[in-house]
Amino acid sequence: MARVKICGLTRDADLRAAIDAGADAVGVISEVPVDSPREVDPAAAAELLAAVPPFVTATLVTMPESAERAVELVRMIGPDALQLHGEWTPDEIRYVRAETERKVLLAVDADDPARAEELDAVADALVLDSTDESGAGGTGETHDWERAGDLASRLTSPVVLAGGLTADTVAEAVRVADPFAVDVASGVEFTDGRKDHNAIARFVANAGREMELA
Ligand SMILES: O=C(O)c1ccccc1NCC(=O)[C@H](O)[C@H](O)COP(=O)(O)O
Repeated sequence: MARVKICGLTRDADLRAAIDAGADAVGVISEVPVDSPREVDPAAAAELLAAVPPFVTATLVTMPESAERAVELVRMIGPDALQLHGEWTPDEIRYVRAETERKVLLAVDADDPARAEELDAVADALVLDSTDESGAGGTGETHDWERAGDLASRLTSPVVLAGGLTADTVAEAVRVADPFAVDVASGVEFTDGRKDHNAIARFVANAGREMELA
């Protein structure tokens, strides 16, 4: 079984669908330097995440211009956890963790194991994603799950497998890579960023939530 994060939520109804489906975490994207149909402004992010109930991790996904801005965003938006994309030094991560007192998930490109190893000691979790050249996610592209699984077994941080997963592929991805959690954005949505509620429910179920005990 892998825990599930449904990412890139922009509407209350989509957030509710993710929670009703049994997602362990939800992600709202704000302040990213790429054109994303999933980005919302900080005020909308705060409003969406305020509606997340206990026992579901409200996650802010962002690529701010500085560590100081990351701290400001956490103070404005009030997430339970922060997912950072882009280039960060270990010192900047330590600073953000100390100032915000939040768990920090770091997104790294799955094809850059050295970077994952460098950040392993300062991250609360590593998101092995298929990123673009700026480090942004939401690309809808997959990577090699077997290599991701090998890397995960060398890391001490929990690994979140992301990148191009869908309801039809997530069970196989979990079987091969055995991650702590899986994360999806574009694989459960229509082209304009609205989520497909049926796809969300299937994604959560297929990630193992409803696996029967032996
Ligand atoms: O989704 C975006 O548009 C995005 C933009 C900039 C930084 C991060 C972004 N998404 C991060 C996520 O957490 C996604 O869930 C993850 O990258 C997987 O995306 P996908 O391949 O679309 O499932």
